[in-house]
Amino acid sequence: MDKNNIETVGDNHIATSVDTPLRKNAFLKSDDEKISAIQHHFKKIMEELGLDITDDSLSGTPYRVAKMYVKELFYGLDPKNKPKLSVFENKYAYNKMLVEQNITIDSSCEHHFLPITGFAHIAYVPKDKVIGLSKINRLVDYYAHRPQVQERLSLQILKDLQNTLETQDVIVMVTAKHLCVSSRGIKDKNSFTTTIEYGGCFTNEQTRNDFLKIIEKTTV
Ligand SMILES: Nc1nc2c(ncn2[C@@H]2O[C@H](COP(=O)(O)OP(=O)(O)OP(=O)(O)O)[C@@H](O)[C@H]2O)c(=O)[nH]1
Ligand SMILES: [Zn+2]
Repeated sequence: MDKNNIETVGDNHIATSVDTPLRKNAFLKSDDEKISAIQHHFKKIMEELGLDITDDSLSGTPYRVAKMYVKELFYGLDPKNKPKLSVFENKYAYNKMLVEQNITIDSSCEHHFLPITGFAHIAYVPKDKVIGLSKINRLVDYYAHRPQVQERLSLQILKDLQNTLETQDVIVMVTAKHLCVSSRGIKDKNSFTTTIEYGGCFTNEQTRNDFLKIIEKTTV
């Protein structure tokens, strides 16, 4: 691919759909088969960099990295790893805002494969269904563990919660630092990125402001 094509791909990321771009055959191989293939390729990368792979500190790295990619950093690519989201009938008829804040974000930037770290703050107004609190954190963790851009991460969490909770009244705010901005390239250590996606009642400015006021309080 020449430089122009790379730049076209780079510029396109803002317009990508809510779905992570996946190959049709993405899940034909088992995890172990993927680990074995990635191990082989990563060994080649290390050798191209000039590293002596027979050194006892380096010899296990290709397998370690391959396992980390498939089982840890990118486990959220595979739908079989999606957490079961227990939803309950809203028996208490709670119909105000429920806020789950300071949810840890550990993700990876899909342009550089470097960490994105920060927090998600999520609120919804229940209709007929309520969700187990921890399931919101688990859902964030699942979508974060893919190569991501922050915009898509926010949208994937929003859309899933709207479907699961059968309401549009959901807001997702993500505040995160991108190592590709802080530790390479421009190397800006201080900047961070905020994305907000919402629907339903959160299109109302006052409702959105109520949410923002609550999340200003960062401790309990
Ligand atoms: N919109 C968006 N951009 C991101 C995200 N993560 C990384 N990027 C940006 O993706 C862009 C990729 O641009 P390129 O010019 O192709 O890559 P690059 O040459 O490494 O760019 P520099 O980081 O400016 O050195 C960079 O500006 C990154 O900061 C994200 O979550 N959302
Ligand atoms: Zn990046």
